[in-house]
Amino acid sequence: MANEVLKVEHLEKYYQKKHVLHDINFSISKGEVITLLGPSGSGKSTLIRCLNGLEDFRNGEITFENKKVVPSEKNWQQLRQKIGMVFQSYDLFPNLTVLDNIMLGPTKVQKRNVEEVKKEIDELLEKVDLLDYKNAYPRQLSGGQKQRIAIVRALALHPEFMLFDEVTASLDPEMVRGVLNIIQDLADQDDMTMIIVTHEMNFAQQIADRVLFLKDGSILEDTPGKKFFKDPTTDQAKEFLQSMDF
Ligand SMILES: Nc1ncnc2c1ncn2[C@@H]1O[C@H](COP(=O)(O)OP(=O)(O)OP(=O)(O)O)[C@@H](O)[C@H]1O
Repeated sequence: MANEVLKVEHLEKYYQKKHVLHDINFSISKGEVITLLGPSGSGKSTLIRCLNGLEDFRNGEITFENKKVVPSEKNWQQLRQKIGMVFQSYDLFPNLTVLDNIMLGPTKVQKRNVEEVKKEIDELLEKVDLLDYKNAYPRQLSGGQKQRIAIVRALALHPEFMLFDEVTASLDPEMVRGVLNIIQDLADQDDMTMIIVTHEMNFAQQIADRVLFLKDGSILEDTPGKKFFKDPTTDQAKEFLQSMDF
């Protein structure tokens, strides 16, 4: 595939004896946006966590920029910095200001120049409309604001690839749109390569170049976004969309 960023081949994942991912195969090319959809417990989070090395896996191979992902290896830890991940829980450090939360990775881990990083963070905060909150503490922010900060924190590390795992699931409805707009901008303006797990079907339809539909740990569909939402191939995907009132 042209400009292939990530490739997954014959991936199998077990938690002890429980077999949760079955023969997963797909690849994603630069600038492509995949939404990973499926019922609760189908293995979406587990797959995302395998991709950035948070979970070890038993069989199969994941390659990122033509290098093999081996979670326990030191080389992989460096490579991992190129993959940004944002979760449902924001995991900001409560005792650090917004700025210090974001600064930590670029300055302490990547050892970049402090002044340069600060300037860049100002620009990112401006983009997500939170520059005024630079010196605030996480407890002073709403859920939606915290999640926008978590996205900025991931972007400040200059990732080449972003993973989003249900980032709006714990937000009040009025906060959801602001967070989704930032992800949409990343797709439209920055041409970011992304895999997004979401229960927001309208958003998924709007942003997905491709949909991977997962059920019981297997990919049942790998379908262009337009087709998936209009005319899914499998009955399981049809049922899933109905269950989501779509
Ligand atoms: N740490 C763990 N130990 C054992 N089993 C686990 C663990 N994490 C997840 N599982 C199991 O693996 C399966 C897949 O879970 P996963 O969280 O990946 O699904 P999901 O599709 O992301 O679900 P949801 O939409 O509810 O978040 C489920 O059966 C779950 O119970």
